[in-house]
Amino acid sequence: MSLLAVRDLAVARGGLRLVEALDFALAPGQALVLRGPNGLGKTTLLRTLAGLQRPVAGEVICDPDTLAYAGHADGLKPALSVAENLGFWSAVFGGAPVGPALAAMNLTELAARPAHMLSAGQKRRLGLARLAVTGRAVWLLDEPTVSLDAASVGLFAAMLRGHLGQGGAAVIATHIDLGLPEARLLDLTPYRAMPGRQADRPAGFNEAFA
Ligand SMILES: Nc1ncnc2c1ncn2[C@@H]1O[C@H](COP(=O)(O)OP(=O)(O)OP(=O)(O)O)[C@@H](O)[C@H]1O
Repeated sequence: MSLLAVRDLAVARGGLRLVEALDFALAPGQALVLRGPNGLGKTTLLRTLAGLQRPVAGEVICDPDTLAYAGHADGLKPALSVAENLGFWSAVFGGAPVGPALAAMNLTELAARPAHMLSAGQKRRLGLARLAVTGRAVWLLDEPTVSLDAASVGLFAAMLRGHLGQGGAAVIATHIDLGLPEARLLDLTPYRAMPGRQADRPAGFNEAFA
């Protein structure tokens, strides 16, 4: 059983096809780290997986109600406190308690602070803590560690590992090593939409997720 699969997927931005011929499937407990140079199409792929834009070819196979997308914007409500922000998202997604999410990203002491008074890294920690109250199985994460210090990267990696341990899955675009040896790497470079590159694509990648 896979939580998320793509079949012969191609994605485009601004009318330009970026990445094509992608096939993978993620079972419970699996994480896929997307790699590739700036501008290759990692964000575009994540947006397509999240249903924010349509594929130009192929298909994304998943239950949309299992997806949680965390893009570059933290999506915080600036006038609400840290705890109120999490409470808001918990109410939207089904009422998970906010305490564990606060603790997971070391936000307990900041619970009463309005979001507009947080530092960039604290805002990012709150944006990531939000994932923990969604109850969603598949996390789609675009550069989740931007602005995080080393300790916070460690907290996030631990939260992610816990999510995978509970049968979740994740697709993560990141340029840094999250210290998750169980995550599979997918370098999108060979999948760049370009005539003549298909023969260079690694054989057998899909089998890693069979
Ligand atoms: N709104 C837009 N309209 C048109 N083209 C865009 C738009 N946003 C991004 N692009 C282009 O689409 C291409 C893919 O961008 P994308 O953000 O998916 O790349 P990325 O691999 O995530 O890059 P990075 O590592 O820098 O985050 C880039 O060439 C970018 O310039």
